[in-house]
Amino acid sequence: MAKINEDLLKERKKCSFNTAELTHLLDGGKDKTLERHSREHFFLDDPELRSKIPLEYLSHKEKYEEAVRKSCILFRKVQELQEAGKGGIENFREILGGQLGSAILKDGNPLTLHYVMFIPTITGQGDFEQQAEWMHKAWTCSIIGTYAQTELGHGTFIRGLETTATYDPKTEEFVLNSPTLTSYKWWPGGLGHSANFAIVVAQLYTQGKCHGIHPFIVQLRDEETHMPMKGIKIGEIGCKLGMNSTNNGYLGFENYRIPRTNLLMKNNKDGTYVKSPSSKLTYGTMIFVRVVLVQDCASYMKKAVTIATRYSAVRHQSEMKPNCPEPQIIDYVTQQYKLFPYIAMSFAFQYSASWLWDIYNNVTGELESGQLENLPELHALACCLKAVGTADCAAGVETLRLACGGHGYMTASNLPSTYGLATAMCTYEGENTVLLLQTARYLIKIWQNKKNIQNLPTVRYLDNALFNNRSYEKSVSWILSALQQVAAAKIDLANKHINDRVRQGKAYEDAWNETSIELVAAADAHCRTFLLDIFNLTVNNFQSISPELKAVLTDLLELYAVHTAIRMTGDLLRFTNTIGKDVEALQLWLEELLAKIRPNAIGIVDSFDIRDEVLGSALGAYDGNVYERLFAEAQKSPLNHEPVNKSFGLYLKPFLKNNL
Ligand SMILES: CC/C=C\C/C=C\C/C=C\C/C=C\C/C=C\C/C=C/C=C/C(=O)SCCNC(=O)CCNC(=O)[C@H](O)C(C)(C)COP(=O)(O)OP(=O)(O)OC[C@H]1O[C@@H](n2cnc3c(N)ncnc32)[C@H](O)[C@@H]1OP(=O)(O)O
Ligand SMILES: Cc1cc2nc3c(=O)[nH]c(=O)nc-3n(C[C@H](O)[C@H](O)[C@H](O)COP(=O)(O)OP(=O)(O)OC[C@H]3O[C@@H](n4cnc5c(N)ncnc54)[C@H](O)[C@@H]3O)c2cc1C
Repeated sequence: MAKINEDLLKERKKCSFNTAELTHLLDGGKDKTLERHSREHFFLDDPELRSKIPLEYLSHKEKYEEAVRKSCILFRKVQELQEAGKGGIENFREILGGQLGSAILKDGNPLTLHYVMFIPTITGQGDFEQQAEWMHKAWTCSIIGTYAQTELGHGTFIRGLETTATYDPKTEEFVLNSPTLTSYKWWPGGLGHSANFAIVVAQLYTQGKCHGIHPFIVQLRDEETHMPMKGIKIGEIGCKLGMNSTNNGYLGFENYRIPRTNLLMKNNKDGTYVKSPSSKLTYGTMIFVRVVLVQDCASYMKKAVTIATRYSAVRHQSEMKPNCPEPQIIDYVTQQYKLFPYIAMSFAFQYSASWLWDIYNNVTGELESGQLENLPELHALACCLKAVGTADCAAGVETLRLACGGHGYMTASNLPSTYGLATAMCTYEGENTVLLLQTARYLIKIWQNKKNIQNLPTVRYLDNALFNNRSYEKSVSWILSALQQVAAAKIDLANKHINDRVRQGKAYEDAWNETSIELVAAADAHCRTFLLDIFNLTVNNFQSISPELKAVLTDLLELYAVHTAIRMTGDLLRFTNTIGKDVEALQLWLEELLAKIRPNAIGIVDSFDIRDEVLGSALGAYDGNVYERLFAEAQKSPLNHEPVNKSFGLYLKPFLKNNL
């Protein structure tokens, strides 16, 4: 084993709690940690899943080919896990996205959509016969599918999609067409050259009448030759900010026929067209992915904060006091302020993701038996957590990258590509502003009619939050009640402004649009109360953990609360009893917490227990040999494989001669 950096050794000795205890707590028990280790060993120690050349030095085409090679091995291994009875969703999720998946396929997996959206859509939208027909093929990967909803002209407004599926009763087929350029499907992952099937979302027409958007199973390519089927126009959309191996594609139809039975029918019980009990049931897969993405926010944040915190303990720079050795940069309070809130935030997102997952499972269970009443609350919560989680995650990864100075800009830090993955989440599966407006729509409805509010756990605080007159106390409970008051006040104000505008004669939709900045802010504030509430409940509910660990978790909880409060200073002053002196007290509390967390910072990120292969970073490895690793990474540049590059003879030399 490589020699461990002296600074990190010292940091690890300072830690006041047992890091293994925290690892087990985060995993859900020691047995779960061991399962995770065995899963990581299964994937990461397979030499076939390693690349010989760093991805960055490959061409676009080579990157894709390498990604397909690895994805096939990865999927074969997923199938082995399934056959061994270890096919639960918790085994899958980290492999498809999250830390493990992004360690193996740094720039995205071209086949991911098969498990993440194709299979869930068939499960969620297909009737019994359709599941019998397609699920075996899909689970065994005899076919590979994607989810083709977004078009060149429409991503957000899915009722406006233009692809048509017109029923032909003579042949009992649907005829798919892309009537305009803007109706071309655009974006689906793996659509370009990888998938041979897709869920296609199209406007359903029967007898000249449009019945709105519906999902269809569509074969795109010949199962033997992989050539596009006749009537299918297909390709890749080109290079992007990140995720350049995901093979996002375009797709057009020209009188392409599919059997009637390829319309997913779970919500249309009879063979003829019957309107489903809620058109929003078609949107189920999107809720599923939004829910799982919140967990990915925690994963990416843990990864980035581990890299930046370890690097900050190893890196020395400047003079704090004259004639003293250069301090570790982690001793600068401004540096702590860049790091520690994101450590705390990782916990907040992990705990909320876990609550959201439980709520999701309860509500989807209810949907199976036709109960729809809790769907709006789930939808509103999933939308705001996805939006706030992904936005905070992307901003956090960028802050952490900047916290690593110049070396953070190197791809060898793995922070740029982590940012590429994180910022993509802000757009896909529902653009964040649009999702916050969905939550706001629900909150305004609740605000206008509070009759059943006590039965709605995520919003019941709104019943009396407006009238909280608590004076400042140095406690999480005070911050929580203050944030709840802010959220309630923002909803109230937005509601008032909509009503004022309507009274002035504006159409409700115009009034809504004119108030939408406030509505987004209200949904954001509501979401932040949920995140803090769940973090607080979770830490308070830990019964059998050591007092040392409880103390660290309490520090992190308080830091999360104070950091959130300080970010919302203006709101606190505007909507609660908070006065200037209280803000000063909050600032002092923040500084106190940074100092308290400082000796445990390395211990906490060590407890995340992220393998070096997953961190994939010269700056963040467990041994802290940052400079050696950066140097070794530089040697991998193809430019360093020869002392003089041919461009010297071709361009530089003649240029230099001309200048003589
Ligand atoms: C087997 C599986 C195993 C393992 C998988 C596990 C884990 C996976 C792990 C990780 C994943 C990792 C990586 C993923 C990697 C890559 C992913 C990349 C893929 C990305 C895919 C996509 O982006 S797919 C496309 C997604 N598109 C969108 O999200 C579009 C956003 N737009 C919308 O959702 C809607 O159109 C809208 C909500 C904006 C508006 O719709 P509209 O019809 O106009 O509705 P409104 O009139 O505004 O509202 C009508 C009412 O309906 C309510 N509503 C809206 N949406 C929903 C919903 N989804 N559910 C319930 N209710 C909904 C709305 O609130 C209104 O209600 P009212 O009561 O107020 O009327
Ligand atoms: C990496 C990646 C992978 C993807 N994978 C898939 C996939 O596999 N399958 C698939 O079908 N799609 C996929 N998508 C598409 C994705 O779902 C859409 O890009 C997303 O839903 C946003 O839609 P849009 O691009 O049309 O943005 P737009 O809706 O055009 O958004 C542009 C701007 O308009 C604003 N805006 C739009 N509507 C409103 C409104 N009602 N109120 C206020 N502001 C509004 C937005 O806030 C935003 O600022 C992917 C996208 C990316 C980036």
